[in-house]
Amino acid sequence: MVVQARHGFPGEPAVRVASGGALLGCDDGRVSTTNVILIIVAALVVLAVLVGTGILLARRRRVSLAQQEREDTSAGQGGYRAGSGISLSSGGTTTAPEHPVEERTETQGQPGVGDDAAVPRDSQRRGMVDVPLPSSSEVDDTTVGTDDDTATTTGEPPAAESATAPAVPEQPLPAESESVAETGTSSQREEDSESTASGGATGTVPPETPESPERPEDVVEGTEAGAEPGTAADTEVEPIEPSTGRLERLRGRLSRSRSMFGQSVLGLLGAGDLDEDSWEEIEDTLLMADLGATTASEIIERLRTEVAARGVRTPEQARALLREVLVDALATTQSRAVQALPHGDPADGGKPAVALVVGVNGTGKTTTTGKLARVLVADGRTVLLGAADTFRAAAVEQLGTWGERVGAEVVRGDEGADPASVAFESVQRGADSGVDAILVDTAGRLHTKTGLMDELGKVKRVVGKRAQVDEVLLVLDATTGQNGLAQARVFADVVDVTGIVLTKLDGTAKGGIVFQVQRELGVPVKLVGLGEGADDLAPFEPEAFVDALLG
Ligand SMILES: Nc1nc2c(ncn2[C@@H]2O[C@H](COP(=O)(O)OP(=O)(O)OP(=O)(O)O)[C@@H](O)[C@H]2O)c(=O)[nH]1
Repeated sequence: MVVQARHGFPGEPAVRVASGGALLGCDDGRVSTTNVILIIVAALVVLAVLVGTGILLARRRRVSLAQQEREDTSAGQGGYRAGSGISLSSGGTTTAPEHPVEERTETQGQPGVGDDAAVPRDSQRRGMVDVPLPSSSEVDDTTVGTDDDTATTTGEPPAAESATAPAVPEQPLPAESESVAETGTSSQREEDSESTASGGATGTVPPETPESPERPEDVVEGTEAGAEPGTAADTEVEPIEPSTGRLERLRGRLSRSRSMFGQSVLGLLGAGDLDEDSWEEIEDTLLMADLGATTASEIIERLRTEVAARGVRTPEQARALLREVLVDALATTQSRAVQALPHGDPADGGKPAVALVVGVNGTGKTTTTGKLARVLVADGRTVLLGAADTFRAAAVEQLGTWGERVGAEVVRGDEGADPASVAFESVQRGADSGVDAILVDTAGRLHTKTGLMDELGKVKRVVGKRAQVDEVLLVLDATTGQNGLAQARVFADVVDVTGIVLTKLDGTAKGGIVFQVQRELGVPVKLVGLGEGADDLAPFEPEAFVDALLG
């Protein structure tokens, strides 16, 4: 049936309404325009209700955070804060941590990124050329170098027999292998220097040092027979900031990493609706900060679960949760104390602590060795520095300057001398003079060069003949990101790294590497370098670190 509304209002057109028989609106069987409008309005209201219900249902699967102004909750926020000083301990009988192999993405000890993806098959293994080691009843000379497959091929005599021999083995190497050994050494070294991102080019002399002495008086010729140990007793030792509390002034050094975490991640997390896109964006930000895929996805997973479970609603709650999750991700059961305290009283027969400082070129090994010496001296300890970086003469001078500044004796060898020999002599000298700690700085070496890594393994083995190596600190440059992880894997395999020093965190937004290194290697980050200043070395404390990241 068709109903016609002919006259709603004067001049209005008639409206035809299809109906099942009932008349709408008017008694005369016509529908007025007013009624039509009312019907349309009613339909719109119903539609709006339906849309609203749909949106509510969709939101049930999201977490909504009210956007509020974040309060500036503490005066100290925004910088790295560490309440305590750098903690030190005796070595004891610690063993290198087990590598959590099952968590590693790569288990062959080789890097897996970029040009460093593998050691070329045709890369030459560098032969070792030893200088004679000082004879010592505690050293089993026949084993020095003989467990090194390359050393045996050089035909070098046992160290005991060669104590008075010239630095280069008398028995000539076959022409081919000799040239291989030589060119292999220099080309590897040159390549190392060139291919390291932040290498020696960044500077070789500690800042605040007017000039490096030509030859510091307190430097000892470690490999020269009859050399007298130098003393720095008459050198004026400059004041050293005590490690306790000095970290307060390092606040703000992590500003670049903070902008990544504090602004990007927290900004997203506290901004309101967290849909799939938001979570993806947070994960991308974590990846950009170098947390690594596995760690980043684990953190996202936990955040999602906890956000829902705890009913996180405000940015403050979101911040607290993020802090907790990040701190947990940095947790380790291992001690972060630097094992640089002596075993007993050295003046009463105790033995000095021995620490090796290793890493690729330019990461900050010499600087870290010097900074650590300052921490020890400030703690009232006596220190001897071993300049086993016999490749870079400037490094020896640099360490000599550090030693001079803290009144520490420095043992050095001639340029090109066997670093293992210098390291051994350092330990010998330190034990004889009864110092508390011996810090041995080694030459920078690319982890991809097997010959150089063999050499480092030998340094540790040779030192181990004379004393227990309490600490092997791997210095990683935080600005190198993922490559630092590749380095860490190889170094950990070769010398059983016991602690990580992450330097140059002041110049990068990629502080997330710290999460990965610990997770993949099971080696704790013990110290962080936050600047070029002599006292810009801080203990790594997860809570303070995360607080600084979150701002
Ligand atoms: N900004 C900043 N610079 C640092 C830090 N640690 C070291 N450096 C600088 O990094 C540069 C290289 O430091 P070195 O200590 O010479 O590095 P190295 O590892 O001993 O170098 P090689 O002996 O050539 O392998 C120097 O200019 C240092 O001042 C740090 O924590 N922050």
